Amino acid sequence: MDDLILNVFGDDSIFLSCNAGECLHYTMIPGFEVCVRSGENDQWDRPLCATVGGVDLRSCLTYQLLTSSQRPERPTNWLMIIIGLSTVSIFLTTTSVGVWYLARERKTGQGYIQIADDEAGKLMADHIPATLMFDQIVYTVGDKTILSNVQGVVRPGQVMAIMGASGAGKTSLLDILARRMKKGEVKGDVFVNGRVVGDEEFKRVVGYVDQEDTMIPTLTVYETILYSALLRLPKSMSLEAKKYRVMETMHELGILAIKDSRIGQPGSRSISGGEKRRVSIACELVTSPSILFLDEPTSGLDAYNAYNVVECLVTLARSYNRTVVFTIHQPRSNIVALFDELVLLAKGYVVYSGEAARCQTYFEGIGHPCPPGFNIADYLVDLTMHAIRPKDYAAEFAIEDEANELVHAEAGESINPEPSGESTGLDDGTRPRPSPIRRGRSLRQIQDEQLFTPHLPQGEENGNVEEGAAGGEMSAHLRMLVERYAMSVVAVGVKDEIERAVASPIPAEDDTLADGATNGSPGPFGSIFSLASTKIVSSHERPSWYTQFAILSDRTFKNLYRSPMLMLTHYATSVFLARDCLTSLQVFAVERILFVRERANGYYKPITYFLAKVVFDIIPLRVVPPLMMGVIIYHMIGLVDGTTEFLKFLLVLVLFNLTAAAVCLCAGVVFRDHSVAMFLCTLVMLFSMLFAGLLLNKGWLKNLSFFNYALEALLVNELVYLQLTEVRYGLNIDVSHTHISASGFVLLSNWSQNSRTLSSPHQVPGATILSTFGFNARAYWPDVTKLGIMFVVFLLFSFAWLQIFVKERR
Ligand SMILES: Nc1ncnc2c1ncn2[C@@H]1O[C@H](COP(=O)(O)OP(=O)(O)OP(=O)(O)O)[C@@H](O)[C@H]1O
Repeated sequence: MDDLILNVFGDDSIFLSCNAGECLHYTMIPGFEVCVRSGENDQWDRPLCATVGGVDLRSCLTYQLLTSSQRPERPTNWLMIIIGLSTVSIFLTTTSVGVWYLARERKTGQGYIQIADDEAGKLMADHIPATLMFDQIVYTVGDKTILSNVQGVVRPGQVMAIMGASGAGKTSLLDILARRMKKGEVKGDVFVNGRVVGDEEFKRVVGYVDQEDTMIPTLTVYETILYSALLRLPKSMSLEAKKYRVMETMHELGILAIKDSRIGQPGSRSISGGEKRRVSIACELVTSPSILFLDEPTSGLDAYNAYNVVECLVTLARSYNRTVVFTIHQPRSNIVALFDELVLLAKGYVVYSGEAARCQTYFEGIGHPCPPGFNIADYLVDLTMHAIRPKDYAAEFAIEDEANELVHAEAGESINPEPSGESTGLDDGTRPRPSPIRRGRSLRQIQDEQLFTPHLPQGEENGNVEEGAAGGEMSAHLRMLVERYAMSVVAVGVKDEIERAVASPIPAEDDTLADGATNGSPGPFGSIFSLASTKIVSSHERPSWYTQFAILSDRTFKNLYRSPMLMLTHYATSVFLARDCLTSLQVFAVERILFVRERANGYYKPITYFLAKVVFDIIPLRVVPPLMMGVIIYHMIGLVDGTTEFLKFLLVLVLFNLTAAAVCLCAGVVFRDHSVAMFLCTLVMLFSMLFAGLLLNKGWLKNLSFFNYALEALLVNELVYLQLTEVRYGLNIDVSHTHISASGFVLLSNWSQNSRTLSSPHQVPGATILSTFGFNARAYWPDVTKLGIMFVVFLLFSFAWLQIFVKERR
């Protein structure tokens, strides 16, 4: 039958949907009577239409068609409107109260946390101390050598400081030791307790604190550390014990007083930069890692707090036999006194690596005594700076400071930078002769020369630039420092220690060793290896992925309801225009760095993070608002009065919003640069709108527009059973459901003009109207399916990208 209709009308949108013999247009059924005028008021009476067998005649049943001078009565759907508004009001009120209740400031009780005796110190004591050794570390990016043959050893109970000027390679070395993914090529050996340890195992027992603090601004200090603890502390540990550990860590770092303060965003003040730094450290410290790496833990802190932080790290190392490695710029002398091991880098070369206590003697031995009154750290870093400078840096100073010199000369001042009566031993003819440049020498230049000019062997001129061992440029002074260190007893001792550790067979794990491991302190060479057991490092089983999902969901949800403005923006905008789904870009973009860091630190698997984001971020923001909008407006507009149509309408709205959100999420995941992602999303939305069917409804491009699918599904839902009746020649059209959209009405009028030659009154099925405008009356479910597929595809693509590409690469 459908084929016949198609042949007759040439329009596949006109079809029959029937199960028996009822599929005839009711005007064709015997007994059909054309509606006749009744009475003087020019009214059409349509009682008969209702009785015609089985055909969907709702359109006829619901009203009486009026003359062109009178509009048909609006159906009274006030009841539905009131129900809709009440439902939404109740929902909003309940949600607001719930949000207020959850988001209200609550003090974390100082309260007494009771935990089992055996849990109290278990975490801190139950670990295998780790000796970290590294040798011949070379790091190159392209043809640039960033680290050359770096070596060092740090034992349990010790702290190692990596020092050097800016750009010396401190962070690069720390990253390599902590096994962060690097862009360049890394060579060399890193051993833990004399063994090579796999990445997975290694990452379970180390902590890494980045230079920048990346935290969720809406959480409190306590919550931030607690989430870190919950995600990473052993599964076997009780919740109470984890909370106890959080309080303990905050106490250790002196941040207990601010535990209920929000982290806050830059610009809206909450906790200070120094406090933030300590919270970042606490997030790692709370897991009590065997080896803790920290990149510039004191940056941004005042001297007092910097000391506190380092002291806390030293206490952790010494009291709990942990290994701590950190980079530091130019620490104060009281901080330097706390170091056990020191690695001093200059332009990626090792100038010193060994016991911190021996470094002063060592540098004195090679002709660089730290002048009295100088902080050794300042002196050593300045020394490396001068060692890497090319020959003519003095000329720059001369020009720069000439005016300064003249002032001194005119005042008759003598420039004598020598510290209090101490001879630096540099007035022995090695000073440059007076020259035009010398005339311009400043106080700074003279002081630099006296403090840092080395005693070079004959024939090696200070400042010559030569090829370094690793192929990079290296001044003679730096080469001297590097070679002297390489030949020194300190360097040989370190190398020896590493070789012996690697060569020594590791003893079997037994009680004695376990005791020794727990209580052991750094001993003479060889004794450290007795700390190793058959198990290289102890690692605990982390919470299951389901637990991680629950924790992350809780965190995501908390972040959501703690940002009322974020919610409001989403709700206010997403209900009206899909273009405003661009707000979904924020869902991941703002947390990208946090995700990358947490992933690198082994907080969770990407799948758990992604699921938590989708379930507790995308869905509340993309499902609830369109549902609310639909419930309110559906009956207000007066769309088809039927439960099925109403539900189908809501389904399209929700799917449309989800698809738009998935597109934006995908762009946010793929593009690191927020503005690029925003630009791309805007283009996609504009393209989709253009081919939505409002302006253009032709060609294959409309198949790429999810707006088109949504519009078509909505139109079909509304119009497919519509019957139009032209009551007289002219422009008037009465529509059985008179409340179609304005744009629809205008277009229908055009159709009416074209068909005015037909006999009146003339019935036109909705399918014809739809097909006239390029829509398919049978496309509702295909459209809904396509929207669903697009949503799933974009979601899967986002996840795949997140899993494969969104990784730390430094
Ligand atoms: N991925 C990379 N690509 C190119 N150059 C790099 C890369 N990583 C580091 N470098 C270069 O290596 C050198 C050492 O960088 P690194 O960040 O390790 O120095 P740093 O001592 O930590 O400096 P700062 O104290 O300023 O943080 C710098 O010159 C830097 O530009």
